[in-house]
Amino acid sequence: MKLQLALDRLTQEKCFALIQETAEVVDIVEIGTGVIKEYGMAIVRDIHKQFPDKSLFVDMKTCDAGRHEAYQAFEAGASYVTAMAFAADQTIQDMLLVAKEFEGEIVIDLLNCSDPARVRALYELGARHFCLHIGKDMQSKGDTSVLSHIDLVDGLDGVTIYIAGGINLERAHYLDATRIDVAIVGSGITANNTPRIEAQAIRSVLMSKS
Ligand SMILES: O=C(CO)[C@H](O)[C@H](O)COP(=O)(O)O
Repeated sequence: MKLQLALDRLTQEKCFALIQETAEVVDIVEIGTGVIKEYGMAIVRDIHKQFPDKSLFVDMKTCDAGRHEAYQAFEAGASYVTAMAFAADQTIQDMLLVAKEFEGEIVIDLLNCSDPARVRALYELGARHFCLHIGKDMQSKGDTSVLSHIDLVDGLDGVTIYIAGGINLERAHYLDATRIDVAIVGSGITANNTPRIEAQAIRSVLMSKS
């Protein structure tokens, strides 16, 4: 199972410092939606320039203007770009076409999606990367159910499954490596006083399962 570092609600300086510190330990670096809203595609370009060997997951959370937003992110250096599951089929199809052009991937964010039929429909459109996700606001209400959302992607062949929302060292132990391919960890690393050591510890747990 891969480890993805999510950089959310952080300054540019802090983002660069965290990547510098954890680059050797994490497989994918996520540039979070709030960071993108603050700094735009410039920060994606700058991170790509400084860390050209790191795969970048650009959390656009696109729900419309799919072609335009996918181009923005892939041209800036993204390997992965997110789209919301509730977006129109046309938006998803447009994004998948752009991803093909750049040899990148569109990751469907399943935030607030509880309908396996919608997930199956997205699969039929060509989506192969899906992210099970409990957002910050529901986490703050005590929702820790993300591990049980795996049913949403039951029966889909050849997919890559990500999990996000409150994953930390403790919860990493409960991830099912036969179903989940990428563990996304934000504050579980970024809010830790020793982020590299914490990332290393989480990575060890994930490696022991893979
Ligand atoms: O996409 C996100 C927020 O929308 C976060 O990247 C994701 O939830 C991981 O952060 P954390 O581990 O702090 O919950």
